[in-house]
Amino acid sequence: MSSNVQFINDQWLAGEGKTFKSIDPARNEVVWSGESASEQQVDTAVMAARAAFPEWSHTSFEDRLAICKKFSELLEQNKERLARVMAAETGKPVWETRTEVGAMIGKVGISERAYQERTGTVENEMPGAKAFIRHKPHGVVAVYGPYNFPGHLPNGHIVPALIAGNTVVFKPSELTPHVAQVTVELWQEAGLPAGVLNLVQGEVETGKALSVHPQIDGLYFTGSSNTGHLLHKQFGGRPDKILALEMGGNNPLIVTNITDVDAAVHNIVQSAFITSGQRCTCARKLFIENTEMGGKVLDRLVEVTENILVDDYDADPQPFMGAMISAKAASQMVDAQNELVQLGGKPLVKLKQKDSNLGFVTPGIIDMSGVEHAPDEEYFGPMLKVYRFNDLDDAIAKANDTRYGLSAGILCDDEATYRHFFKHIRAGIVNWNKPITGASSAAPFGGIGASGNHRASAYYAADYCSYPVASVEADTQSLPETLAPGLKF
Ligand SMILES: NC(=O)c1ccc[n+]([C@@H]2O[C@H](COP(=O)([O-])OP(=O)(O)OC[C@H]3O[C@@H](n4cnc5c(N)ncnc54)[C@H](O)[C@@H]3O)[C@@H](O)[C@H]2O)c1
Ligand SMILES: O=CCC[C@H](NC(=O)CCC(=O)O)C(=O)O
Repeated sequence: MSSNVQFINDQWLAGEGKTFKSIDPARNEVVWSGESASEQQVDTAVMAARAAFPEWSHTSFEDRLAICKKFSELLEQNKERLARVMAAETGKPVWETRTEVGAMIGKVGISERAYQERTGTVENEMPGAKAFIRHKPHGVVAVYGPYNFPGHLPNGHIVPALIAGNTVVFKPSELTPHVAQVTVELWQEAGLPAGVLNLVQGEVETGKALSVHPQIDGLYFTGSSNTGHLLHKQFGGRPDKILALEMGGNNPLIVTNITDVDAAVHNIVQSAFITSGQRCTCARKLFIENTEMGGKVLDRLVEVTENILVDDYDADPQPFMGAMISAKAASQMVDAQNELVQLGGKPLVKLKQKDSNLGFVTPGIIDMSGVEHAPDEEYFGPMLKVYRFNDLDDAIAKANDTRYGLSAGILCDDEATYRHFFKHIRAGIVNWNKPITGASSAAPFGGIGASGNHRASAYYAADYCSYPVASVEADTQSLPETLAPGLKF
């Protein structure tokens, strides 16, 4: 593998900072190694994006879009290769990384529609003039990505940013540099002009160097609530810079009054354990009614969870869950479970790390009913906290008792109960009888509270990729028929 891992002004360069590595968490093997970008290289990347901005922003929308479409064709041609790079770097099964590449491909068409619909041009007649609403790109934007969707989520910022005419400096997660490198190689092949998209690889220091750079006009971040809050503080007092934060959640799912137990259990499993629980939308708190039906759901959930296949990303048959991102992340989940047990939680299915050198954990369920003061934390892995309840309004109040507000759902047979839930729950994604993961790119995606800063992504990413300009235009000037009092002509 080449040591040229930074992409700055159309050139692949070796980093000038310290070495970092990416590890296959299913095998404990190094899959990528490189040097991080120095502060000087981050500066060069930002200045390259700055220099490229005037021409790129004045390139026609059709020409910018054509390059994005070429990128999506290249993704299609390289789908299997990229899916396998993703699997080796994240531990996610290849069936799942193939869907991630699919989402990256779909993003271009969706972003094209969103750009036209949400930030297109509007023309209105007015006496002696026309009123226009148009949009302009911000300039140079920094894009930060998380490790759990190393392709799809940064892509959800990069594609709409480029379509709108911004230039980009991309800082991927230090845990998934290989995916970033392959993705940017495809952008280069698609024909992006020099400086329009730059890649700076590295750990937190690289992220800091980029976020404090005076020449960025905006920062689009997907990652942990902790980092998002630090960035928000850092951007305090800077109304001139646009900041979009997509962060974590401590997401509730309620089960009440259902007849199809297996269908409910399937929705719970898809909500809690997909991607080994490493989705921001994953259900973390399950509220189950204290009834015979509730007991049946819980028993069946325990049975199905105990039989979930956890295995290598390329195992045949394919597992439902692969390894977590790292052995460290897996052992942190074991620690989190121990902490909840200390507080009084009772494991119904114990989460176990199979090998301390690898990222594999089996999914866990812990009964937290009656436990007061459990931390309002996002444990980013396959562990589901269960709360039995007697009163639905009480369950909804507990579901809302979080500083986050990303996703929420209810499984129930009658619509009135759902409507009641919808009215009272506070979250950016609210689902009924469907998993609370698997959000659509064709809808806005974002949360409230500690989950975001009211700049939803996915379909609404177009909104933070440009600013509106209102114009009143007339091709000639004329005196008004009636003059304002006190004026003489
Ligand atoms: N709401 C969403 O759309 C969404 C989607 C996916 C993941 N997430 C969340 O992301 C988290 C998992 O991702 P992660 O662990 O990679 O997130 P993270 O916050 O650790 O890292 C995200 C990016 O920020 C950089 N970074 C870290 N500290 C920084 C600092 N002080 N200054 C500047 N940059 C810094 C990292 O290098 C990385 O590129 C989970 O909390 C999950 O819920 C949210
Ligand atoms: O881990 C967080 C994202 C999870 C994922 N959400 C999306 O894919 C949103 C759609 C988009 O950004 O295009 C999910 O809900 O599973």
